[in-house]
Amino acid sequence: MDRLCRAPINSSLWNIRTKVKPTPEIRSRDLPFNKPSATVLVSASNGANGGNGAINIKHISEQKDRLLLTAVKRALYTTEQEQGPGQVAFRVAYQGIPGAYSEEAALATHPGCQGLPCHTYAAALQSVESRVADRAILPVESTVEGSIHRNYDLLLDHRLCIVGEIHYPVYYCLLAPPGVDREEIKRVMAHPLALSQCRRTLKTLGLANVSMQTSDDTAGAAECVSRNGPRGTAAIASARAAEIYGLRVLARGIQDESCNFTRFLILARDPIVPTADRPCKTSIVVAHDGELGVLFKVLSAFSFRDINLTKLESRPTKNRPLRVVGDGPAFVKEFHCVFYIDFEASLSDRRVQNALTELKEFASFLRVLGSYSVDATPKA
Ligand SMILES: O=C(O)C(=O)C[C@]1(C(=O)O)C=C[C@@H](O)C=C1
Repeated sequence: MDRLCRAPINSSLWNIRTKVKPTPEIRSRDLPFNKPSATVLVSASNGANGGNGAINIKHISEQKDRLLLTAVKRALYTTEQEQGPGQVAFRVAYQGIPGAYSEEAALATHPGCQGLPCHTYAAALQSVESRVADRAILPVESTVEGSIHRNYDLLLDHRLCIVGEIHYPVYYCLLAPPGVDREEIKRVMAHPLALSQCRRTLKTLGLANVSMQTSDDTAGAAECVSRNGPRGTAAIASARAAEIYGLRVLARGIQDESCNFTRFLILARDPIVPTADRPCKTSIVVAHDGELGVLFKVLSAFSFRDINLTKLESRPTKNRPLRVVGDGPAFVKEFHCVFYIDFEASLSDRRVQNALTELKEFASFLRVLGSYSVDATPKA
């Protein structure tokens, strides 16, 4: 039974189904933290293996049962996302656990989808490559902190295409277990980006001198505080994470800048090139080996054709070999410099094809990461 319960934590490949008895008592948003006992029926399968069983949760306050409960919560959450008996919904992989902003962005772009929680960004991308998921969602840029460089490099390392983007508003909350007040907070746990984006507000809330602890994702911090945070520990995460992990919202909207958006890319195995009759973007990667004037030539190829660039990220990779997937087999190389470029036109536009032909003449590597519709969400 234990094995079944731990399955969703250890492996994103397991497909868990749960039935909960008694039904009125337990729902994913209302798990029985304070109830004396409950029975949860669980079945799990990963294709080859599987089984059914029941967990009797007798003392929810005990650490072991809390661990089980967390696993069941995830399983319940997964089940809720399924569209019908035996029918698995469209799967969107993300780094983190339920309640993470990446998952919110996945649900916003693919309503009704089944979120597939993964330990790392690479695992999320890998799950699409290996057909466990249909899409992956990857944060690449924040309005406040700028580009997430490691995730840009991951794009190069995987054979996936960008098929969409979303600018998702990140609205942080300060969360603590029920019964813990703001005055008692001695420790704040959060994703490093969340800590740095809320620092000034934490000060105004009288939390300037509390110790800070980082977590892999915001929802992970909420889960940890709910599961085993010593009293006086708060998490920075979403209001939805508070619901999922049974925490109380002590303060809402604690990000220092009101305009706090994260840009997520949607990745698929195959390209979906939009027609040129609507606002589109294309993302490419161009690398060179140190020849003179490459950046000038790249910019001219677009400027000459009136194609507007929306992003230019330069990543020196000398002494830092990159693993690169292009048209052929993957290879590892130290380029002099790699440019990630976004521009406002579709690959189906002839001007774009001409510009790319020109780039091929002097670039040592060129890859089109994808063409997709622009997310025109106003950032105000
Ligand atoms: O931790 C999460 O909730 C995430 O979805 C990841 C992530 C990121 O890595 O950019 C996304 C948005 C938030 O700004 C903080 C963290």
